[in-house]
Amino acid sequence: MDYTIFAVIIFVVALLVFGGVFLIRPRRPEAPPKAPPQERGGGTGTATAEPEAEAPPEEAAGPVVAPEPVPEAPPAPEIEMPPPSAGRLVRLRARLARSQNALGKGLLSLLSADRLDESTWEEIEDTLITSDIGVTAATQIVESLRTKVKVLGSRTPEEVRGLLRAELLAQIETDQDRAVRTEPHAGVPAVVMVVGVNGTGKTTTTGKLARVLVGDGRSVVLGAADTFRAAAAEQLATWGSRVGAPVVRKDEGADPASVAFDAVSRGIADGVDTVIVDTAGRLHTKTGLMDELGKVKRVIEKKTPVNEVLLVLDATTGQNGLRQARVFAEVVNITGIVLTKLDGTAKGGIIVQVQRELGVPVKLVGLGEGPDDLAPFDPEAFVDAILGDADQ
Ligand SMILES: Nc1nc2c(ncn2[C@@H]2O[C@H](COP(=O)(O)OP(=O)(O)OP(=O)(O)O)[C@@H](O)[C@H]2O)c(=O)[nH]1
Repeated sequence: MDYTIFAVIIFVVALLVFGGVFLIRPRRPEAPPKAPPQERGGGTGTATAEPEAEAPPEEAAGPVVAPEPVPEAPPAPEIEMPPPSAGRLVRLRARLARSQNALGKGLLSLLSADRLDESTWEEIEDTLITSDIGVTAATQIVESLRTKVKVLGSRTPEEVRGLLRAELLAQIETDQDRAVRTEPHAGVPAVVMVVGVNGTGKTTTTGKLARVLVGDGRSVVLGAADTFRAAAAEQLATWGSRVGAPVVRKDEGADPASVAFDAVSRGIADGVDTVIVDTAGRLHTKTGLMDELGKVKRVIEKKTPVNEVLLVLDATTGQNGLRQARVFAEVVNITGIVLTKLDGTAKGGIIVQVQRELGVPVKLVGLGEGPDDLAPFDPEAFVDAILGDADQ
């Protein structure tokens, strides 16, 4: 009898233990799915624009609770594939034609007059000067045209167009090396510094240039060394994320040189082709600017040479833009000019004047606010856009 009671007690205890383990054991919420990896680049560390999503901490075991609904991982940004750079200026010709055609048409109609008297030549010179080509270039063009017209005698519209085309091309200089040096060398990325006064389109140009390079099959890291304005880094982060280019940035007010250094280090570590560094362009004092840009360049050069220093100029600012260009040319060794907003001005002649002043070629032109409205500068396509087609 005692044994029976004892066996019943053991059975009841076993039943309680079994029920406790299998029925009351709490369920753990599932970990959220991992975000898909970035297609290209993809960054780590505090300095990049793509913070990694942290996994939520696991909850401690406790009483039975309904699992929390698992939050959806944000969709990875879609990586765009911009069009290649080749032939962009030809594709964007309509933009140039819209802004520059009046200049071309005006000159062609003046030159086609039956009699080219003194006042007509003066008018031709004035039209050229109004296009910001500069007095020296305008005078040279008129002198040369006068001689050629005299030799030619009567002129057909094709001849007039041919003469003017040749003069404009001679002033723009077709034999300049306009290639932007973005090729990696000895396994190290090329470094491009983008300088210029804020508002000229500097940050936009940095973003657009990244797209040009990605469109041409290159890999890029961007450095947001314009730490003066937080929005500039934000703007660049957006440009970078669209084409999968990591953006190295720091807080507003951080040392621009340290951002540039980190960007170049990141570019080397990732083995990318090109690092593009956007800089701040406050013209507070020439010495301040010189100190800042000089330091950025020196610090980058502890790692690798700077291959290209692009000065961004707003084509609509005329003489003021030229003054800015002179200051920048004095503080840093500019290797190429980017002329932005050429779509919004009839003053395309500025190309000639700025090249003369700085002795540096225009390498890229901005022709609109669209992401792919930056084109390698092609003198022939430019002059043809100004003059319109021969049969027009
Ligand atoms: N129409 C036209 N607008 C342009 C062009 N390039 C830039 N812009 C516009 O110019 C404005 C200024 O561009 P940003 O890139 O912000 O200028 P920024 O020099 O970097 O100035 P901060 O950002 O203040 O440093 C923006 O609205 C651009 O869209 C261009 O080629 N054509």
